[in-house]
Amino acid sequence: MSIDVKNVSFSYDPGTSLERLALQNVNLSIDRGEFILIGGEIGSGKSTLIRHFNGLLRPSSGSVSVDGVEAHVKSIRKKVGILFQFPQNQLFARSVYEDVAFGPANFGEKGDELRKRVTKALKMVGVREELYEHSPFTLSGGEMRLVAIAGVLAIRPDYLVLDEPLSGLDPEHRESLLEILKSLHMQGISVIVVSHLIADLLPLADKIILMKKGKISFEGSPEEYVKSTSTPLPEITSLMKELKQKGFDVRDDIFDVEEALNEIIRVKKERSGSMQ
Ligand SMILES: Nc1ncnc2c1ncn2[C@@H]1O[C@H](COP(=O)(O)OP(=O)(O)OP(=O)(O)O)[C@@H](O)[C@H]1O
Repeated sequence: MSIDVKNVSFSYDPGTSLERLALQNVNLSIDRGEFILIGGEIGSGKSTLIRHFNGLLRPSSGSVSVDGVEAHVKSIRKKVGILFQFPQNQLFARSVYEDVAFGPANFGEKGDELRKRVTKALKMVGVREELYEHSPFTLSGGEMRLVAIAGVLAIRPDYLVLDEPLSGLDPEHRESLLEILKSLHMQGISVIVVSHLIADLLPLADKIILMKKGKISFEGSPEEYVKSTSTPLPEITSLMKELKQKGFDVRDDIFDVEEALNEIIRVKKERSGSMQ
C-alpha cells in the first residue's frame, strides 16, 4: 500500500507563452503509515507535487497511483485528504459542525455514523464542544486550522497531506498540532507534511524529501538529513556540531532538543567525573 509517483513532470499553462515546468521527472514512493516531511525552497514544486497525490493535478507525463489505483479516480479523494496552505479558505459552512460534516456527507455518510465521524474528528484535534455550533469564521486562526484538519480527518483518509500546517500558528497551537500529527501517525495514518519548519518536524519524520527547481534534491531519514552536508540544519544540530568542533565529545547527529539536552548533561557529568 503506497502512493507511487513515477517519472512525473508537470507544466502549468502548457503550450502558452506562460508555460512553466513545475515538476521534472519526479520519482517517489510513500508507504502507508510513513511520516514524510517535504521541504525545499519557495517555488520548488512542493505544492504542485502534493496536488498530484489525490488527482487535483494530473501529470503532464508519468503517473501517480495510490494503493495501485490511478490518483485521478474520484474515490482516491477519500483515501488522500489534503489540507491546503490557507486552511481558513477551506471553511465555508454556517457552523463548525456542518463544516466538518460536509466531506463525509458528500461521500454518503449519514445519521449516527456521520455524527460519530464528526464528533470523533473534532475531539481528535481538540476543538471544544461549545464551539460546534459557532460559525467557523468567528474562531481564531489556530482554531480555524484545527476545524479544517477535522474536516479532512472526518473523511478518514489513509493518507493525510498538510501544506505548511504550522506557519502562522502561535507556539501553543503549533505544539498541540505537532502532538496531533504524532498521534495520527501512531494510529497508522500516513502523514505527509510540506513545511519549511524542518527542525520542528524532524523528530516526527520517517523520511525527509527536499525539492529544488521541480526535482527531488534529497531523500533520506532524519539521521541521513543531519549528516548530509548539502541540507540546511536545524539550529540544535548546528549547536551540537559547534560543541564538537570546540572539543566536547558530543554526538553531532542529534535533531531533537530533549535528546541534545540529555547528551550535553551526559558529557558534562563525564567531564566533572574525570576532573575529580
Ligand atoms: N497556478 C499556477 N499557475 C502557474 N504557475 C504556477 C501555479 N502554481 C505554481 N506555479 C509555479 O510553479 C512552480 C512551483 O510552485 P509550487 O507552488 O508548487 O512551489 P512550492 O515549493 O510549493 O512553493 P511555496 O513554498 O511558495 O508554496 C513555481 O515556479 C510557481 O510559480
